[in-house]
Amino acid sequence: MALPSAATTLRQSLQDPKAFITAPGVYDGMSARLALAAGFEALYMTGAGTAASVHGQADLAICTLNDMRANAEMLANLSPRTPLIADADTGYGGPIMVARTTEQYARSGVAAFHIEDQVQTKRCGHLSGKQLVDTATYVSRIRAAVQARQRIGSDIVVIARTDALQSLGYEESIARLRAAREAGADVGFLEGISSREMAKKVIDDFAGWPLVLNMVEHGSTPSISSQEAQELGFRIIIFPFATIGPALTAMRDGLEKLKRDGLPGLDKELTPQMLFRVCGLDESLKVDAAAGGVAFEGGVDLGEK
Ligand SMILES: C[C@](O)(C(=O)O)[C@H](CC(=O)O)C(=O)O
Repeated sequence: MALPSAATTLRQSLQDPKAFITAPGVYDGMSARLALAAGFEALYMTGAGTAASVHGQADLAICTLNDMRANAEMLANLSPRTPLIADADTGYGGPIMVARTTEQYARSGVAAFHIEDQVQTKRCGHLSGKQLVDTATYVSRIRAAVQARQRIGSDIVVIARTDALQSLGYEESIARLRAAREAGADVGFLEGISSREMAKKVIDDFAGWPLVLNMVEHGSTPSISSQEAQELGFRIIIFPFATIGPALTAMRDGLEKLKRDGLPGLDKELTPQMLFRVCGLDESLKVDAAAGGVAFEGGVDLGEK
């Protein structure tokens, strides 16, 4: 019997009120490999991290559907049974494009994705000056996603995000999320929750509807741990900068050291083999041997120097 897809697994766990999903942000293959090795049972593809790592650009609507789909497909398929929750920004156009986004994400193995109510020229939710589309346009995005997933018979989970808090306030944001829920969204996402009181209130206001907490440290939201988010009643927590944050500072420090000393001076454990083992070296060698390949019979480890 075929195993359930990651989307089906995620959808089922959302039906169990005791299940809680912690998804560290990943942005490239190595960060995803490390998150899987650390034992996380779900991953989050950060759009900000994708823009930064794929294009060296800020989170300003620079990534296209093709950029995002390609990254999501690679990430989702490193461990196809592990749900990948992926950023889908505004859905990349009107209802027709949102439907294409939904279909392409579903066929790429993505388990869940979020669509928001910013204008196409969006920005990171933790920057000021965000502009919004009206509620009818937002709801048509959500409806397009829900109808597309139903048309192709996919369990992909549709997460409705609103960025309305910053300019329109709490009540209007809640009204937008209610409208998205009525349009069939599976999960709600109030971007930029600005206090613990607000976190508690949104849980009360949507009792029974799963909500995601976006934990961007040093952004608009106070630091709330995974345990605390679960106690508050959230069902999913994402940490968009969990890997790109440490990567940035470690790379910067390493480069400063190289510039200063003329040698990277890496930790002893950091051999080429170690790097490749993080990225599936041993599994690849098994695939080769199982098919009768002989190229790697002797392994790839160098002798003692
Ligand atoms: C969640 C988010 O969409 C992301 O791209 O990871 C960003 C995170 C960030 O840039 O702070 C967002 O919150 O808009």
